[in-house]
Amino acid sequence: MTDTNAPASGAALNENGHGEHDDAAAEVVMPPLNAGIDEERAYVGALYRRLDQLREEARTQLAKVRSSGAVGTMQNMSERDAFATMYEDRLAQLNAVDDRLVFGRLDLETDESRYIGRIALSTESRQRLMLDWRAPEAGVFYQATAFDRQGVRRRRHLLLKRRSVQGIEDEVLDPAMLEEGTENHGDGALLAAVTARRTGQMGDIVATIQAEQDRIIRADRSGILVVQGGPGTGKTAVALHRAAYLLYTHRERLKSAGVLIVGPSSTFMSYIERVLPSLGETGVVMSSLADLYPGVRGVEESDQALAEIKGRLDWVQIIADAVAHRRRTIAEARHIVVDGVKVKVTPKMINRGIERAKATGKPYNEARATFVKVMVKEIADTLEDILANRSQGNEADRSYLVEDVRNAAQVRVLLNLCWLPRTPQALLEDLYAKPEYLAAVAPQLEDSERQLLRREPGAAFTTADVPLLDEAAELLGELDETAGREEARQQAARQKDLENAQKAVENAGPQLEEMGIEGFLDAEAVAALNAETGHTMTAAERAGVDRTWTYGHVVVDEAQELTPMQWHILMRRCPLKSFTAVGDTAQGSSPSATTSWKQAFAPFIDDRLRVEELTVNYRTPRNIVELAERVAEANGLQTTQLRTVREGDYEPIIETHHQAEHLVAAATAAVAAERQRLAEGLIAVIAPEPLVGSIRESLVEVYGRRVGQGAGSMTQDVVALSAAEAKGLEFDGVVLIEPAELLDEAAGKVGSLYVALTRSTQSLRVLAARDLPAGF
Ligand SMILES: Nc1ncnc2c1ncn2[C@@H]1O[C@H](COP(=O)(O)OP(=O)(O)OP(=O)(O)O)[C@@H](O)[C@H]1O
Repeated sequence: MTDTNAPASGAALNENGHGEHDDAAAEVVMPPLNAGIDEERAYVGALYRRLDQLREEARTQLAKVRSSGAVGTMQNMSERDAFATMYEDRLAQLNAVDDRLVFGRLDLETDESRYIGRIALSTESRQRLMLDWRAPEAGVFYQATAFDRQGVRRRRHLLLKRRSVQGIEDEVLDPAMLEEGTENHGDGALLAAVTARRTGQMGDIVATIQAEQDRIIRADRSGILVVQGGPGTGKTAVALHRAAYLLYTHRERLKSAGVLIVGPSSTFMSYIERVLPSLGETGVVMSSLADLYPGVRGVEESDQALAEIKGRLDWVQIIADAVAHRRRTIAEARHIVVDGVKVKVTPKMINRGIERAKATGKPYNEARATFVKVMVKEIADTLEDILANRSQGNEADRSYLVEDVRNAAQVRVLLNLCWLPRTPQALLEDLYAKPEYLAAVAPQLEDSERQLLRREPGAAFTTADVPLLDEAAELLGELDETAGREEARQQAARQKDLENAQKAVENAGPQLEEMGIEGFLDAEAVAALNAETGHTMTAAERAGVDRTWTYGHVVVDEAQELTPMQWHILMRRCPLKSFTAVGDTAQGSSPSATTSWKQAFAPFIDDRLRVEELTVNYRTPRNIVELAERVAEANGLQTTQLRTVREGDYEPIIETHHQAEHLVAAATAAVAAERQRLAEGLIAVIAPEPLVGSIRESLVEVYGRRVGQGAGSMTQDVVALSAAEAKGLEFDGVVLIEPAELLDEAAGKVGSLYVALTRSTQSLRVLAARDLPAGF
């Protein structure tokens, strides 16, 4: 990369905008109102110098802390670790904001000028160099208009490529300035941003946030805020920028409690994972719905009817009854043998034990410890009486007696019969595998529904099982009060390390291969290396592996898809009920998708719901949006008509009369045609579920490793996916296969087809063998 930054205030800058560090302490002169690009470059150079200096300082501090040695008291060591983590975080933040550090300048009626960037910067002598975009004084950068100037004379966009200023663009709000002729016109920062080629990973929109979006981003933290908006209106972008805003504004509270971001799938999570780091925020927990229960990764529920049944709030009662059902007394007295002596245990004794344990109010497994203690004591008392009678006054050693009772096989069998220790997994497997157990605790379900739930133990848990496991875990508690949670935490942390390492290895793979190095890295080795460095877990990392963690704020994307049970467990993760839920009631594609936000939240809150709407589609050009809306409406779906920011350079192409058996080959040919039409960019084939695999194989034959596979594959050139997988994502070009089939897959609900039709930022090609659905 080259940089054309000129020196600032006489300070020497090298090619990359780096300068001598002591210069950064000097007073920096702010460019005048009529500054041109060279003066702006000089100022931007000074900003980067300051950033470099801060980075150097953080690095030095970190090295100092690390070299202070691993000796000292436990407290010293944990303080040292805490400092090290703090400097690591700071360094990570300063590194993350390097790309396009600054993007705006405001010139105010007060003659003051403010630079707006990713973080706040000041000189050592506290001269303010740049405002954080989230600071209250930066708000007018996004809010001011010609009609409502809010004290702004001019808004200037600085267009950077990495560190280099490529251009400047002015929006003059003060008519007097227009007369002075101080304008720099261009294509418009927004238009440039929305037209840019997609990288397969979502980028931030911090330089071009629009006023209607900004109001939502900066809205109050309390209560549940729903952002309703059609496809491409920036809901995901707004949700993520809001998380960054809240972390900045409520730093203390949210840094320790953390923010949780939940999305529909792991592909989607990798699509959005870079946005917050690019805004300098690393301390959030991101999780797909399948991963919300630590230690289990839910597989997709293949039957949507089953997902709907498992999503009902009835399960709160069913699981509670299922847990209670595992606790039972005996019908009549039993004789058990301890040390060769027969002891009579009555139902009354068992009932007393159960009641005493229940009175502790502890979860099932933890209360069981009390039950066992009470029962062992009662049985030991009885045994003691028998022995005392037999030996006529010679007392047995009480402590030996208690141990003997505790270890007696028949005692264990009896106590387990009455109160069996259970894991959430075992409880749920039992419910699915034992029809009489399910029938006893789930009379709310129809016979046919219970039949559908039937499955053998050992099958993989699905995403729809995740809330049920969570509910069971809440009621059952830990098997072993202390060890269980820590062990699960460590196992989940190891798993996370391994996944991160796997991703790093995958990302590095193609580059290493190009360099002729292959097979050098394996994920296990990288994960082990990470573990050895003894990195202290941040609050966010700890939160991510602890099911019982409660967050300060929760952001939910594609919120229309969540089942009542999924909301139920998310509410538990944020007792303050501070939520941002973004979604579109028209894009629901599962049977449990909501069509009314009020209804979706009614079981959890009274009337504290705020709904904000977004109305401009920034993704899809007008010609494609019109087609999508026509198809949606012709199939009975009410959509709000969206405004678009672009007309579209490519007309949608619709190819009918393909032969069903040739659709795979036709899809591959269509990708070639689209690649030619667009010259560059990411092309997605969105196809009915059964065709995705063979289309992918056929594409691999032609494009090899350039075809993406699964989560994290979006940075490739070509991907093949189902409509469900495409949710929330976007591509430069979309090849849509057999729309009638997509309609059938969703039992006639047009939501999925509508989603698929609105994924493109440039071009759309539709291939069909069957008749096209209405509206095409
Ligand atoms: N203010 C903006 N400036 C630049 N780009 C924007 C802006 N707002 C949104 N975009 C871009 O528009 C595209 C769509 O945004 P996003 O994915 O957040 O929309 P969405 O409402 O979540 O869509 P969907 O519901 O269809 O998944 C993204 O590429 C995003 O970066």
